[in-house]
Amino acid sequence: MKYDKETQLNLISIPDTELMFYPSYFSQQESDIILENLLTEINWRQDKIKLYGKEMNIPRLTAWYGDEGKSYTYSHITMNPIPWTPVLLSIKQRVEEIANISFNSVLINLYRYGQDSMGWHSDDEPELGKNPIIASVSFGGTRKFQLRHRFNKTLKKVEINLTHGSLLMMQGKTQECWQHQIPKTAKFVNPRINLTFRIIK
Ligand SMILES: O=C(O)CCC(=O)C(=O)O
Ligand SMILES: [Fe+2]
Repeated sequence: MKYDKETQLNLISIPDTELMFYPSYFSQQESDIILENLLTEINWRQDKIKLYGKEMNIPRLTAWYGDEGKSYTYSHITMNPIPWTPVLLSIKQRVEEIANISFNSVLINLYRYGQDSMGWHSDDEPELGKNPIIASVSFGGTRKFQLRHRFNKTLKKVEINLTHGSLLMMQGKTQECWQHQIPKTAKFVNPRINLTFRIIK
């Protein structure tokens, strides 16, 4: 891993990915304020999935914000975006300074405790297009973000701790070639919010 002290950028060199990780992209103080705001101001919903004909709660709360008209189908759930809040817009702006592109939507996940999680998947929905640029921002308790290659089983699983105020940029072939997940943990962890800024075509 290459680390640039000035920008705090970690270039994570894993085959078939383009990952850039900034462990403290937002300061501690900024991050505390943002976390508090998002916990109370976001319109959290409990989505359900059908498993073998049975309705089950997914193990986290979610929300979808963005430009009008950018609806998105995610695990068979179609979401219409809620208009941006001022705090979401300010996070988006900060992230766009690095990404050099303009995002039009954000999926937000709230992991209330260690038993909340997200299973293996790639963000490869057709509306994201080929080789999407996704900016993943985290606030709250640190959780492990794991990656596994979809085709080359000789490559080991990779793990990144997504810390309070961190930014992980995923681009290139990351989604095409790798899956990622947030596993459950038996350890005590504070609530965590993750925002993935995306471009819906
Ligand atoms: O919570 C995270 O860090 C990952 C979220 C994620 O993979 C997604 O929203 O697609
Ligand atoms: Fe994802």
